[in-house]
This record gives sequence, C-alpha cells and structure tokens, in this order.
Amino acid sequence: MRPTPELAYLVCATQRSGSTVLCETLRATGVAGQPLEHFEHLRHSGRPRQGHEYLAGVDDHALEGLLPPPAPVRDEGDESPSAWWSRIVREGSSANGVWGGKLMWDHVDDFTARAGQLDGVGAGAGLAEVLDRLFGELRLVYVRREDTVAQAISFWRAIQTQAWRHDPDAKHAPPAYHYGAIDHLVTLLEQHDAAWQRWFADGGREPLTLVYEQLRDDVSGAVGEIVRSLGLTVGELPAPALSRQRDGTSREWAQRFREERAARTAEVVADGALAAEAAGARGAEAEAGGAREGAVA
Ligand SMILES: Nc1ncnc2c1ncn2[C@@H]1O[C@H](COP(=O)(O)OS(=O)(=O)O)[C@@H](OP(=O)(O)O)[C@H]1O
Ligand SMILES: OC[C@H]1O[C@H](O[C@H]2O[C@H](CO)[C@@H](O)[C@H](O)[C@H]2O)[C@H](O)[C@@H](O)[C@@H]1O
Repeated sequence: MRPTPELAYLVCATQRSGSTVLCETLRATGVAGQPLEHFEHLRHSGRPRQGHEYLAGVDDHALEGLLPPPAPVRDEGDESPSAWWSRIVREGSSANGVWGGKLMWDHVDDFTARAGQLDGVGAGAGLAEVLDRLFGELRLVYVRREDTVAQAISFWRAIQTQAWRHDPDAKHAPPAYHYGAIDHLVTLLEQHDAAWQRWFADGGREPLTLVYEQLRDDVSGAVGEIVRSLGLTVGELPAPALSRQRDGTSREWAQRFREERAARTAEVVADGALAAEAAGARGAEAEAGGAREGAVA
C-alpha cells in the first residue's frame, strides 16, 4: 500500500526566495519533517535544471563561457514509481510522521508526470489532483521575494558559481555581471510567482504566505508561525540554519542593473517617439499628396 503522510506541508517557492533557510530551520526543529527539494532531479536529464535551461532565450553566445559544466547525473537505477514515492515519504518525514517538502514552480510538471505513474493517481493529473491523492492533510506555505531584481541577481550568481548556500571556503571564479541574464531571470521569476498565485486562486487555496523581506529579519519567528499553524509544538525555536549570501557585489549589480534598465527604457521610449513622429510626417505628406492629386483632377 502507498504510504500517505497524515500531516504534511509543501513550501511553494521560486528560486532564491529564502526558501532554503526557511526549510532547513524548519527541519532543525526536529518535528516539522525534512522539507528538502525532493523534486529537483528532472526526468529528462537526471539533474536539477541547469544554467543553460534557465537562460534559454537569452541571445548571447558569450553566456556559454560564463556557465559551469553540467552537474552530475543522478543514477536512479530502475527505481519503480512506488519505490520513488516511498523514498520521498521517508526522506521528507521526521520521526513524528510529519512530512515536509519544497516545490519550485518549475518542478511542478516533472513532479506531476512522475506522480501520474503511481497507481490511483493517473497520467495527466494536475498538481491539485496529485496532491489530493498523495496526501492526507496538506498545508501550503508560499514564499516569495518582493525585490525580484535582488532575487534574480542572487539566482544569476548561484547559476554561475554553483554556490547555492553560504560557504566561506567555497572556491569558484568570481561571477560576471550580465544584463541580459539578469533581465531574463527577473521575468522568469515573476512568471513563476504569477503562476503560483494563479494556481492558489484557481483552487481557492489560501497558503500561509511569507515574504522574504520580512522573513529575513526573523527566520525563527517565521518557522514558529508555520510550526504553530501545523498544530505542532517545539521547545526553543532554532536559530537560522544558514547565513545570508548577499554582499557588496550583489548591491552594486542591483544599482547597475536598475540604471541600465532605466536607460534602455528611456531609449525605447525615445525611439518610439521618433518612429511615431516619422510615421506622422509620412502620413501628413501622403495626405497632402492625395489632396494635390485631387486638385489636379
Ligand atoms: N539567514 C538568512 N537571512 C537572510 N537571507 C538568507 C539567509 N540564509 C539564506 N538567505 C538568502 O536566501 C536566498 C536564497 O534563497 P533560496 O534558498 O530560496 O535559494 S535556492 O534557489 O533554494 O537555492 C539568498 O539570497 P541572497 O543573499 O540575495 O543571495 C540567501 O543569501
Ligand atoms: O542546480 C539548480 C538547483 O539549485 C538549487 O538547488 C540547490 O540549492 C538548494 C539550496 O541550497 C538545495 O536545497 C538543493 O538541494 C540544491 O540542489 C535550486 O533550489 C533548485 O531549484 C535548482 O534546480
């Protein structure tokens, strides 16, 4: 029989929204499951989504030189769908049986396709049906970041350096600023957040929503809120399990990006005004020409 966690929660997120410090601190309570990124290894590649996939559509060959080599492929052997689900339940549960997981919007399709292979779920089931069929009681937590420029810069840096968590000993080449990559990631993150919000609204779901800009000032408080909402009790709330990565370079890039975006927008507006002026002049000339011909006839 398929294992069904009685009490479960899913942290719905976008990359670089503060989800890992939240999840790792929840995990450190010992009572709130193991909310790992269970669904990040994708079926088409056996890897988490890679830099070139996130950046598909950015038109600059130089970008390739900035991306790290692909991550190793995880060999899943011949794990059956039911063995996959038993593993996910095991890896996501704390000793009290509570299950936790983190799902990025861009892992939804892969997750539902995998889950669709399970008996009783069915191919083609959407996220809502999959969750209903796999879990008893499932609570949703949504983490988002207001400042999507800072979020995209954090993402672009992590894509290049593969430093997804703070590690003072990490050795990697310094990341390079790239306007097109950051701009593309801002749009991508905004689209993924909009998709989460649409999914919540369409299903009448009301997740417990946490905004990074508040969460970062009180990670333990946010963890306490989630733990209480699950009806769990914990003695002392753990301190944040990770340190922040943002530094002077992130701040400089944010300022540079905003200036560059404003300049580009002004240029587009100016070009548009010039084009409109030229079109207006052509129209007036054509009209005058028409009037002249009319007069001659
Ligand atoms: N303790 C603490 N306080 C405040 N902020 C923190 C903390 N720990 C991690 N972070 C910041 O969270 C950002 C990473 O977000 P995610 O964990 O969602 O990224 S991931 O896509 O899952 O790798 C990333 O944001 P940036 O600092 O802007 O790079 C992390 O630094
Ligand atoms: O490699 C792309 C993936 O990178 C992130 O995941 C990695 O960092 C996370 C935070 O430290 C960690 O929870 C995860 O296990 C790591 O693989 C990102 O969160 C993924 O969405 C992304 O596909």
